[in-house]
Amino acid sequence: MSSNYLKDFPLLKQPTANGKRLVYLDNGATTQKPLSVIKALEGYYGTSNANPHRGAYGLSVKATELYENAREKVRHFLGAAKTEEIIFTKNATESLNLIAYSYGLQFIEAGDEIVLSIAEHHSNLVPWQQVAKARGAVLKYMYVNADGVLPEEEIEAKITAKTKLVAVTHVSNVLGIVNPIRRIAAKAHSVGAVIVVDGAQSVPHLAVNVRELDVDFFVFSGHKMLAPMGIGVLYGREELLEAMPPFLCGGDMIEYVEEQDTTFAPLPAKFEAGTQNVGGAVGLTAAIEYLEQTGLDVIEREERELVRYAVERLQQLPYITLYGCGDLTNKTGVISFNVKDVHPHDVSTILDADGIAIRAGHHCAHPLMHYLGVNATCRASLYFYNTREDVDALLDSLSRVRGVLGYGA
Ligand SMILES: Cc1ncc(COP(=O)(O)O)c(CNc2co[nH]c2=O)c1O
Repeated sequence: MSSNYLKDFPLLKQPTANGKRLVYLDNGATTQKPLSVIKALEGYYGTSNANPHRGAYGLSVKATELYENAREKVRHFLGAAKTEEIIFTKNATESLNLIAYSYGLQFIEAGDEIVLSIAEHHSNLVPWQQVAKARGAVLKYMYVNADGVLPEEEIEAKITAKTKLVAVTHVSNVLGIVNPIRRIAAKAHSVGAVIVVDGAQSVPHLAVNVRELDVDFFVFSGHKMLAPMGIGVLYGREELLEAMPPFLCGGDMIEYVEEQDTTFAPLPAKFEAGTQNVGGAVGLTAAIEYLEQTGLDVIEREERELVRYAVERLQQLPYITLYGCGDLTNKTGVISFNVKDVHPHDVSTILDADGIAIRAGHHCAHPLMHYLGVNATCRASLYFYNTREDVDALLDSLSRVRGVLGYGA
């Protein structure tokens, strides 16, 4: 793993509060930002900021152009057919709620089944619980195997003629396993169901083409792929979005408002109520440009090499339990683990003293934690700008954790 990316990331070069070299391994939560993204934000607010779409003056026209250019950039990045199929939101969570409350409440009926995987983030699980309760539908789960892989027999058995919607993560934020989306989509479509894919942990790490995957909805958050916080994306097939009622109502999303009723604007505006995050969209444009210049194939390859190195070293520590690391064939840089006798929060605190930033807790995945038989885990989530030296620093610090707490080796 080359560290020549570090020159692009100011935050990664600054020491921690206690003067240690920062080893940032919480990329599953959010990624750091390259200078090109930071400068894009500065440039927008310094030269082009105005409220888009409605102003009849140059600055507003410029802001509108930047915003719509971002939409075209995302369309190309995801391989979508039309810009009308790209909706900007705040984040993946808002995108998933939009699908649940607009598509779900409109088209899911009593007795229909909604199929999830047990590895879903709460953002792709709790909204579907609300829809199931509101409509009298049934929630069913596909369960992963001991290696965190979703077996073919679960896909085949759980998606049936009663299934109306399948909502599944492309990559789990706990297990890091890439799910067989094309297979799941084919099975969903064979029974007349739609498929919603949560791409929050896949889009930053591997090339995604929504038409090749043949998905109906796909979501992601910009902040997990080098972009600013506050900008997310919902991709939806045009014909489905056209049939859906608005999610949020107000300015920009209307065609005409009378005292008792309103006609709505065409796609994508129908789903973009109020003043939009133009700065975030400009930052997302710069983030996609950085990823495309780096190469998602390069990112995926380098990350797989680094995760293999990290797992091989972790497997040599007898007091470490790994989750989702038995089959590295389709694994991104997410590594969940526990240290014998030590709570993940204590592990994270001790590692922090050595400059190492990992996540500890339930990762907004309570049902998966329960299924794994744990309350919480530690999680190191690698990205292309991490290095073998970062992994070595993690292992060195981990080797001291039990000793620090008096458990011996
Ligand atoms: C798979 C997955 N889906 C949805 C979300 C929600 O994304 P948001 O709307 O941008 O918050 C996350 C965030 N996951 C994490 C956020 O912090 N640590 C994490 O693992 C995620 O990992």
